[in-house]
Amino acid sequence: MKITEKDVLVPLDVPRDARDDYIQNYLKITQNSGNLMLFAGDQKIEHLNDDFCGKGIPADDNDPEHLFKIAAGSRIGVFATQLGLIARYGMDYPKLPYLVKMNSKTHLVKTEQDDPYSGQLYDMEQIAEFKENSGLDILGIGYTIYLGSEYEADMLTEAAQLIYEAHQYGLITVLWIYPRGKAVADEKDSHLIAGATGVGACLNSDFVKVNSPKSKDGTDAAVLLQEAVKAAGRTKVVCAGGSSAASDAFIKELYKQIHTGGVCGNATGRNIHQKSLDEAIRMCNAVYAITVEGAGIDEALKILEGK
Ligand SMILES: O=P(O)(O)OC[C@H]1O[C@](O)(COP(=O)(O)O)[C@@H](O)[C@@H]1O
Repeated sequence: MKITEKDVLVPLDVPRDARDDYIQNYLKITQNSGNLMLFAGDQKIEHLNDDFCGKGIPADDNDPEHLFKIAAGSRIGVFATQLGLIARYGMDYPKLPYLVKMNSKTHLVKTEQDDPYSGQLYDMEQIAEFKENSGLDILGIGYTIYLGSEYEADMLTEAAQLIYEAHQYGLITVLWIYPRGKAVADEKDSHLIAGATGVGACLNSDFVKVNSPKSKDGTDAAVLLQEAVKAAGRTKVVCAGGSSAASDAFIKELYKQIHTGGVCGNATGRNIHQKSLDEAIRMCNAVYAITVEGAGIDEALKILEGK
């Protein structure tokens, strides 16, 4: 699973003088594999403290630095979080590969009360400035779109503009696309998720992250994912992790998403950080082995067990 410079497809909105940066960022974020292992650390806004403190969650997780310690102790493609956390901890974690999450919202306003809108926190110039001033290895940006929300048009525009601008700097883009809002009957419908990945392609994102669809009429979710991968064309699809599951079941599902579904990676949060540091690092490394190194299930389970 090795790719080299000549395998990287550079989109045509990347200016000539940023092509090399784009290629290097792409190779780095995929660790020369073409596949993406994204460690999602944006949930302190997305889910407030519900994901970080409570039954079954180790006390360590309540400290934002837990996320950085995991990222620094494991093998990952990129660590995604908001600029604020990167600015506060980056000086102690200068070697991490970062992706800046450009918008975020909390889960306080429920869909029954209002359709979701996640507003942009920074503009691209500020990210470029931050990259320059901090000297950190910022490889890309991410943005969430709630497809079907009454605020969809605003998010589509913000995402389109950000992708165009990020590409001017040779940065890699990841769109989180979730169909959500009153108009959406079933956000995990496989056909709708394929619609979402197609939107990611039309917005020229390098990667689009979607929830895995739910299985339907006896067809496995991983098989249903194939429609979404095909619909995304040259935009690569990665799957969200979801709420914490048994570690071995999570690893087996991830393997199926990649090998049956055809996705090129994952963006995992809770299944990694809702663990003690040691366990979280083993989980990260197992996820990395499957995603980036082409490991089989047995090999990944051994890593998970610390063997
Ligand atoms: O693996 P996880 O914990 O689902 O995290 C993946 C992503 O999903 C999110 O939790 C958002 O998902 P939801 O809005 O469905 O809760 C993001 O915050 C995160 O980046």
